[in-house]
Amino acid sequence: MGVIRVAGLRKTYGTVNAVDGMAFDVDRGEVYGFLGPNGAGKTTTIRVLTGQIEPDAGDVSVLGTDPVADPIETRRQVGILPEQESPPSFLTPREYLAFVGEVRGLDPDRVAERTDAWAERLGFESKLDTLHTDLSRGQQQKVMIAQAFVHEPDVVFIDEPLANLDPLVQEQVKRFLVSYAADDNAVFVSTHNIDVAEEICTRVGIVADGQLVAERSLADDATDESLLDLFLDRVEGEDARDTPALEQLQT
Ligand SMILES: Nc1ncnc2c1ncn2[C@@H]1O[C@H](COP(=O)(O)OP(=O)(O)OP(=O)(O)O)[C@@H](O)[C@H]1O
Repeated sequence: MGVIRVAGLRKTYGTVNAVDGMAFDVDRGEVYGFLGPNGAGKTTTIRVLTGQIEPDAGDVSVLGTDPVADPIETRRQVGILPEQESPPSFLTPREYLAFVGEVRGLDPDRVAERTDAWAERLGFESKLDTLHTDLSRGQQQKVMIAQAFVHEPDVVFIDEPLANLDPLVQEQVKRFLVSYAADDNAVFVSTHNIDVAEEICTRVGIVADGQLVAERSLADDATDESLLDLFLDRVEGEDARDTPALEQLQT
């Protein structure tokens, strides 16, 4: 049974159908990629699944909890790395991760251990006691990655995981995400980057106009059709190669 389940999900903002009949399931052991152009409805779907907004219709469940009925329990159970979010400017990474651990009900000594382990893994040990406001964008992104995993959640939602990271750290984070999912967890990644999706995902859902328009398992080489070709076929039609949506996917 899927640890993330979505059926008939709809969400409108005024006259905009941001999510319009979205449906998919994600199992343990998967890095599931949510791939689509700007405005396709990816962030809105994640916000519903993480108990941040209420949908207009649909059934959703995360680790057996309904995020609409019980958003607090959902947020306690999952890890979230929102798009373009920064850690609080007035705290240091050590203070922030201690705070996150406390909110998640973790033992402070355990959080301190994990903080050191994450700082070492991502290379911000020397910045643990520096205010976030004095960190670079990439260093802040590393702290945001650490906060999503500090309570070792079974399901993690990540919007553009590699934003602002240097190539070396990108490789480390990609490898970590793959190994984290393989450890019987589920990693849900929203991205524009088709190469990253192809590299780390076990399965990819292509999103357009608020719907899942195609799904592809990448765990085996069952097909020769590339993800890019699938995207072009399902989302953009035959004249797609010059479209803005394709440019977004390639950036
Ligand atoms: N709070 C809001 N109020 C009004 N419209 C919104 C709001 N949030 C999103 N939308 C609209 O809903 C649609 C889907 O947006 P969403 O952010 O879910 O897309 P996305 O796939 O995450 O895009 P991107 O890749 O650019 O982050 C867009 O047309 C967007 O303008």
